[in-house]
Amino acid sequence: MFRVLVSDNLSPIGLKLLEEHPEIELDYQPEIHQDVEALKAALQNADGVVIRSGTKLTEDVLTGQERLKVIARAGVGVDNIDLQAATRQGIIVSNTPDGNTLSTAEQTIAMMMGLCRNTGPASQSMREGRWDRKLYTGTQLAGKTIGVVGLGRIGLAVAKRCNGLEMNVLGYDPFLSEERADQQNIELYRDIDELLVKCDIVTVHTPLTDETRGIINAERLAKMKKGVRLINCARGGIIDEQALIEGLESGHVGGAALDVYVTEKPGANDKLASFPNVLCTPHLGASTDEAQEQVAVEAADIVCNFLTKNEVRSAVNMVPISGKELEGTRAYLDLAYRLGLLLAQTSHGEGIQGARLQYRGDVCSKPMNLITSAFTSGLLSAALNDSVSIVNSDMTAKDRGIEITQTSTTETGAFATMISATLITDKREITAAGTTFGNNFLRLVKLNEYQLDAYLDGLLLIYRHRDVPGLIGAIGTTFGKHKVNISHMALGREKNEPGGDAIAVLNLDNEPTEAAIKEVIDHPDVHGVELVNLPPANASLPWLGL
Ligand SMILES: NC(=O)c1ccc[n+]([C@@H]2O[C@H](COP(=O)([O-])OP(=O)(O)OC[C@H]3O[C@@H](n4cnc5c(N)ncnc54)[C@H](O)[C@@H]3O)[C@@H](O)[C@H]2O)c1
Ligand SMILES: O=C(O)[C@H](O)COP(=O)(O)O
Repeated sequence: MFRVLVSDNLSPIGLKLLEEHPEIELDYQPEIHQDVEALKAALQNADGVVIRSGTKLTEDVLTGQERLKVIARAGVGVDNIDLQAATRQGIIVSNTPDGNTLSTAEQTIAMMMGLCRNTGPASQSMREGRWDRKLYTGTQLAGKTIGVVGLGRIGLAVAKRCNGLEMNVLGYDPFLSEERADQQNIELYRDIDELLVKCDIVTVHTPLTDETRGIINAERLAKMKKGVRLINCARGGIIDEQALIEGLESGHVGGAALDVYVTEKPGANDKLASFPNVLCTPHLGASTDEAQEQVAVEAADIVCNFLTKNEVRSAVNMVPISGKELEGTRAYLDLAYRLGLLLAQTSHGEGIQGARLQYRGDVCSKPMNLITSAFTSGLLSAALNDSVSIVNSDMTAKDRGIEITQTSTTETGAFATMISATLITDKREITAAGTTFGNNFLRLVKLNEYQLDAYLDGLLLIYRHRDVPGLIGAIGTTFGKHKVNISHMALGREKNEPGGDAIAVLNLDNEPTEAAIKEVIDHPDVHGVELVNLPPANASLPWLGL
């Protein structure tokens, strides 16, 4: 018998599936996530666990869980699970991404309508015996402009409903193609600031990543229309809560509807909830019978089928490849992943349309489709964070209208093996090529038209410059002054002669301050300065479990 812990509230239909399965023993403890030590102990006796957002599967909770083999998240967000810790433990993590899309989109629309028609306070006034019609005059939605930040499953469903309400729908998502946006009647912006100034209402539907945390901040709020209304039914922190409070206090922000918060526990959001023009709900986006039934059935199926049939579904951290084949391909997977990360970071939120990969030489004997998936997961992970893995990256790109193609030739060029990737954005093409030396050493050998030999790990400062005497010394002096150590430097010249355009790639031991970068940017012979953050050399590949 396999034992399955359910550590959050789960719809009875999902519990029934687990209970009635002949090979499963159900351990239903919906409150256990509130006591970390009890949760750890219960997991010691579980082969699988079904969770919702209440259960935090941190590194501390997962480390040493020898029996646990599968985690099923009945819902979308896996930000409450330490995926690296799970992968390290060899635990498969799956989610049920589609089950609550419509309910969360409907919650967003309900919140928008409630906010614009003062439904909450007006209802409360009648409960208190008042009849005050004038105080609760609202705002009509038809004809208003809404900005949807993040056009994935929920963002697109919200946009569709807003079109139905005769609103003007603007959207921002670097990972959606113009064509897909057109089909959905969304006016797509590639610059979030250009979108925000036009909106009466802004709703966010991105995951919480380093890039989206505080994407709506004080500076951006200040530039929005006076009276703008904000909605967050995605993740707490995407709208900076302190900036929002200040905007509400000054009256610049006309109101907010919030379902999610940085801290989700009783009393933690009293300040926000105290504003009369703020509508708050306690993370109810997915809380409908329909959504809960769907995610519960899917999560129960995932756990049962994995434990009893070895079937893997909707995994976010699992790769379909044998251990032996994987080991022989590791360096190429790592190289492609890093090229994807590098290109994503040098494209600065431009609309990504696709990429072309070319494989040359020895790499052609390896599973190139998988290596392409590794590239794609690097490319998308800048926006989608931990939810994208080598398993789901191809489908994720396709869903967003991003076309990744690959060609190969066994002929060798300057190197015995090479992967070249060209990113196509709505503004330009950017090419990066890399090779492997030995089994583990990864090198960037081409960046656009420049040939070079740079390390592909850690913090990279890349800049173009005029190839003139004294420049390297000047940059070295700048970083020396700001106490930034340069561990390696590679140069490439457009034509192999002095005086022309050149590129430099510096590996830095520590992050330069803004002042140090500004000094580099301000140097008259330097242009196009970029900071790229890559994993350390030989870092584990979290999405491979290596
Ligand atoms: N309130 C709730 O109960 C509830 C329920 C379900 C989902 N959610 C949350 O809603 C959010 C969206 O879920 P989904 O299923 O639509 O996810 P999704 O992965 O389908 O869509 C997310 C979209 O955000 C885009 N994105 C990423 N970074 C961006 C950036 N910097 N700027 C603009 N766009 C960016 C991605 O390209 C993607 O299209 C997630 O945070 C999820 O956890 C909340
Ligand atoms: O990520 C999700 O699916 C939502 O935040 C819903 O979370 P819940 O299932 O815990 O309500």
